[in-house]
Amino acid sequence: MAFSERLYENVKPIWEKNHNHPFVQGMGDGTLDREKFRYFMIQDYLYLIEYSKLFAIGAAKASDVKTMGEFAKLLDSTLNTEMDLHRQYAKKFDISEEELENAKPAAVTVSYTHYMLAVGQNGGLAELVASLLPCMWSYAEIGKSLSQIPGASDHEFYGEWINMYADDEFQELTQWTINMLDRLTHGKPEHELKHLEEIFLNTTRFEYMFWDMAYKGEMWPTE
Ligand SMILES: Cc1ncc(C[n+]2csc(CCO)c2C)c(N)n1
Repeated sequence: MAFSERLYENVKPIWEKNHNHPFVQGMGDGTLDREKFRYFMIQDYLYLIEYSKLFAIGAAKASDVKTMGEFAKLLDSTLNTEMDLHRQYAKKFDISEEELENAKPAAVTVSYTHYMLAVGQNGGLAELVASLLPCMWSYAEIGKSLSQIPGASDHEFYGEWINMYADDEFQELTQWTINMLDRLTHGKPEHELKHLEEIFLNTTRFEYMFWDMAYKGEMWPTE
């Protein structure tokens, strides 16, 4: 069994919880409160600024030019395609550049990004990929499943979001990253695989916490 299949089996119950989360369901049926989505977009923009650094670290840690090129492609796709979506949404939701620049990351945003960056900086390439993969993989799954709901892709607010992650190019980038983790872990001893499994589980849990934070708002007094 490929390592990625084992990971998938391990986190399946959490991914089902993601799919059933009212934030995700609300994007699928179009009923999600726009204020919640607006908040999510701001937090996600802050998240992506940090997340994209993982691809830069990946390029620096790669041991061949082909892999460096793939990380460069992921970096480009995040900074210039995915974050463009956020910039477009910002216009739609009246989020000014100033508001985006001055926004402060919520506790979950800080914890999630700092955890990934610590793993990415201190570990090898397999650790880095294990920590960043749930983000891509779970969005690929959510995008695909929401795009199958009749009318969801055409929704005036949430349709573009769904189309972005259901897109074939994004699905291919995700598959490339899954394949890389399988290559990197081939023949590794069980104790190393267990360690990678733990990293993957941690960022999977952070994904769920991010949806929940976006739905409920920052769970901390702000003043
Ligand atoms: C909390 C959170 N988790 C996952 C993603 C999705 N995502 C972030 S970077 C990237 C790689 C390619 O652009 C993908 C798919 C997100 N936006 N926000």
